[in-house]
Amino acid sequence: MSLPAGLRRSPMAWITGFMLASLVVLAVAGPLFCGAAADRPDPSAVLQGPSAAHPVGTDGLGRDLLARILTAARPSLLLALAAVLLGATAGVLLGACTAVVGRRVRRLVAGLISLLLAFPALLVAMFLAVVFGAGTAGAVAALAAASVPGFARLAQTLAAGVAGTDHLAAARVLGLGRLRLLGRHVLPNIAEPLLLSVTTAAGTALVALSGLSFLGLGVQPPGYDWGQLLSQGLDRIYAAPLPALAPGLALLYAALTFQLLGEVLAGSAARRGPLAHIPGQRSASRGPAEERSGGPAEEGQVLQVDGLTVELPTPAGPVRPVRGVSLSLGRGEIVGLVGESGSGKSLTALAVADLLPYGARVSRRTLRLLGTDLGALTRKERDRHLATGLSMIFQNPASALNPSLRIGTQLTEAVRAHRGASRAEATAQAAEALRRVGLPPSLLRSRPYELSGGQRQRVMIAAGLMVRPGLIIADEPTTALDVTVQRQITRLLVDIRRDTSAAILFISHDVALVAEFCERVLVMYAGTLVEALPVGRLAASARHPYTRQLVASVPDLTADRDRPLPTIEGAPPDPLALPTGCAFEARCPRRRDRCAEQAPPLDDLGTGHRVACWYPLPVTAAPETVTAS
Ligand SMILES: Nc1ncnc2c1ncn2[C@@H]1O[C@H](COP(=O)(O)OP(=O)(O)OP(=O)(O)O)[C@@H](O)[C@H]1O
Repeated sequence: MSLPAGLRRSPMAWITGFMLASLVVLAVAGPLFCGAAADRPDPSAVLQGPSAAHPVGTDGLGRDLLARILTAARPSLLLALAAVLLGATAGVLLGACTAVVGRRVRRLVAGLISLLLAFPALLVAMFLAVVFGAGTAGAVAALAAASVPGFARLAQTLAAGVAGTDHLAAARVLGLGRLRLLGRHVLPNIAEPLLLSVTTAAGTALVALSGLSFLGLGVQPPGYDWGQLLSQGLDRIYAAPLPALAPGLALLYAALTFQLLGEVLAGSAARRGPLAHIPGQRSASRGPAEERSGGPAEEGQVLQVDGLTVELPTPAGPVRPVRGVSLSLGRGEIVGLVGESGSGKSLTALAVADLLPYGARVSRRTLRLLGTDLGALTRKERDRHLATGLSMIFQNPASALNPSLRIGTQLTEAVRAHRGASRAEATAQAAEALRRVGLPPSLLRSRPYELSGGQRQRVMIAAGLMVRPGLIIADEPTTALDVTVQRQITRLLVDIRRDTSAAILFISHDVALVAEFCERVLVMYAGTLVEALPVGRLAASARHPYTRQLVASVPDLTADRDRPLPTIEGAPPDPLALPTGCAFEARCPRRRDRCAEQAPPLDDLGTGHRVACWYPLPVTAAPETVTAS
């Protein structure tokens, strides 16, 4: 393993490396070469000062103090490391688990950590050392326990950054258990800052442990460490300062080494950039409150949603960004869900996938996936059904993939968890999934940062295919990609639909893209569906004024560039103050009194066309085409 170039060029890194190596050599060789001299009493040389035979002097039994200081390096360092590792393990697990547990447990753990942090760590360590009883084991346990809250708070803060990422949400969609989420998706992404913190904490633990020995609470005779030697030397510091100074200097040297090591590693990490790119996108966690009910199952329907409403708490009061949405997708259908930003498209998808943020309240008359009423299932059954029946593809593949795991691991973990597939079977399946999305199997060994944006999105699609889902929800999957790659990805989705008969709900604000490859279009406005129509009718026969204006705002290659592109005047209504009538009324050129008084129902116009408008537009005579930018 070669050192990063930045480290090779840093004099501080070389000095720290030398100091660390000298400590390791001392801990290994000290007891081997000096152990015998350290324990050999010499009644003729009791309490001597420094001399050629004994450079640091001797103790009350005539034992050579230099030999004892060198021999004490091993227990001093090992005990400090043991204390810090024990404390860090317990603290990190406690803090990091908050990213994968439910809201109540998370609050409880956070409260507990805050409470424990209110007590100074050193006082806690001394108190516990007395409680556990003077001795090596008690001192190590006391120090470890006292360091738990500090590590827990650090891990909790770091894990909160991972909790909102798409890759954790994607892993939840795959139905991975909490332990697996913790081990694979949370801990690897917070490991680096934790490691730095453990390194510096080792220096502090060394000093604290020596302090306990100094006070007679740590290592007990005949055992000894630097703290105890310091304590013995202090008794005669005025007569002979070196026996007290020497173990003190050894302590200082070791503590400084750990501190410098932490600094050097932190500097190297800062030069490299963060290991984990944690963009903190949506907070997607299981557990919204919900009202359950189930409508009748319809033959051949992959997804049936009726009357879906999502309510979210905000500081200004609850908002309902999704209000009574009803939609269905049949086997092998590709349906586009369009609307301006904030119209509720993503929340509709997240409600279906059971990935709404905590505090969200969901109600619906029907929510069936592959014929199964999700409301009738237990939490565990529902997780499993969603994990194997539904795949989500998120907008930003860079954040939806775990940056610390190889592509192969990310592709295989869901099938290994759910289908009990062996590693070899899962790898073969992952290679096949990559081939299907047009990527070479050699990418299994790559990490996300080695791939282009388009390749990452293909990997996300391959990950979705691994569980052979009946429904794929793609939430703006091409928004972060350039136009050419967008087309490749949409073509790929069409091929997947052809090969697997999966239904695809394609969420986008790009009406032109949706018009190109979807069969039906659902138009959302201010949390409601305002129109649902076959894609062929979009250009000429959309009846809702909002849909017409959306279509008109699509740039056309043949459009006159001297004239400004039509835009939809005004802004969507404030979610906290929704009008009683039609939500589009304030922006609608065709509004009349009735529109402000009553919200229009979604009327069925026949042949798959529904519209929610009191005064729908007439069908225009000449069909136009919707052209992409
Ligand atoms: N956790 C939340 N708490 C409160 N309001 C929220 C929350 N998440 C989303 N919203 C609001 O709900 C509305 C719908 O959001 P949603 O993300 O579903 O819109 P969208 O149509 O998908 O928009 P975009 O195309 O920009 O993603 C928006 O007004 C948004 O601000």
